[in-house]
Amino acid sequence: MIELIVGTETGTAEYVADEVLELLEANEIESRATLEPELELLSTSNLWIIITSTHGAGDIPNNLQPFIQSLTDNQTDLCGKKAMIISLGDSSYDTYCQAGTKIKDQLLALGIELITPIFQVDAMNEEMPEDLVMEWLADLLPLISSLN
Ligand SMILES: Cc1cc2nc3c(=O)[nH]c(=O)nc-3n(C[C@H](O)[C@H](O)[C@H](O)COP(=O)(O)O)c2cc1C
Repeated sequence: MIELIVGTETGTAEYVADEVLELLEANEIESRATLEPELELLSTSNLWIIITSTHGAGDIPNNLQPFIQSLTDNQTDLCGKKAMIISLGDSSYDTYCQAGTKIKDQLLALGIELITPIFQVDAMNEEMPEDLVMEWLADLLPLISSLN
């Protein structure tokens, strides 16, 4: 089971996640998405795909903050888990895509392995961020499938 963990304030990342779910399902990769992640439900999954926007001044969206904070507060051991991060932002901010970077730093400190570099999408210059994400993911489907 691949878990999509979605951080959004105004729905763009959720829309991207819906498209990713469809792509994975079309390739017979079992997956589901959540906006309110709970560690107990996620712990059986080998791969977390985190799709997050950035809000405020480089902040993690409100719906994801408690989860990420609780992982750090509890020093949750994430060794053996793998993750990918898709980070949406707007390059006119000097805190461009910083939520993805913050999440990466916190998860790496807890032992997770990132299996790709963060994929950043500039919502300022992309009318269809989901198309870029789909293009990027297409080459990664065999890898994702092997972790299902
Ligand atoms: C109030 C506000 C603050 C934002 N702050 C940042 C920021 O600090 N860095 C960044 O890269 N993008 C920032 N953005 C851009 C959003 O991350 C971008 O528009 C994203 O696509 C929104 O996705 P969402 O609808 O899933 O929340 C901000 C947008 C808004 C409306």
